[in-house]
Amino acid sequence: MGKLILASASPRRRELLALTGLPFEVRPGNGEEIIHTDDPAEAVKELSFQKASAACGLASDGDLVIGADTVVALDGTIMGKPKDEEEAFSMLERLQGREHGVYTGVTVIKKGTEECVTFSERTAVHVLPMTSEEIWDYIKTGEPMDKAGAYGIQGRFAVYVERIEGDYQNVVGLPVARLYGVLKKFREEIV
Ligand SMILES: Cc1cn([C@H]2C[C@H](O)[C@@H](COP(=O)(O)OP(=O)(O)OP(=O)(O)O)O2)c(=O)[nH]c1=O
Repeated sequence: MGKLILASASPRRRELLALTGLPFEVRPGNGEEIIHTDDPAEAVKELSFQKASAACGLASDGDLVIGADTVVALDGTIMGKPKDEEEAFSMLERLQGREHGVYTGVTVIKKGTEECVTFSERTAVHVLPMTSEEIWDYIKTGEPMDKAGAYGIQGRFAVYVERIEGDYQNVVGLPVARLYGVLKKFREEIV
């Protein structure tokens, strides 16, 4: 009977996967992440596949390994995590007052077989106008630095989110309803 393995260091992804009620282990990967495309939907699929593949090395045959990756996309630019506060400021300055897309890619690989499912999910996020002072105050909370697009919808940034279209959990890092549907298809391997 194979195990379910989450190839992620993100505590948020761990909490979201726990919502399925399925038992799983966490194995953060340390593989290199390389993107070969400008298309955010393809990029997150590729990155999630790299994370899942890297963690497969230590898995046993029959295990299901899950990798995920989240980016923010605006006007053809892909935003990952900011490297410093200045970059966080320039990302938030571009995001404020308009709509952007948050893409999470997920890959599930069944180790030792050809079975592999990869998908990406998009959620539209409408951000209210922010002054430069508000952006700097938000950066000082420390929330932006480990998050794609330099914000966390689940944290203090919530007051600037006018509305979203799509799956909220997808913005936080894991489209858990869609993933659960995929895992159900592998059911006999994980229960
Ligand atoms: C837009 C947004 C992103 N994020 C997070 C989700 C992801 O954890 C992070 C994007 O970084 P990722 O590279 O997708 O993931 P990670 O490095 O945190 O974890 P791992 O690779 O080990 O799985 O941004 C939020 O928590 N809230 C948000 O509103």
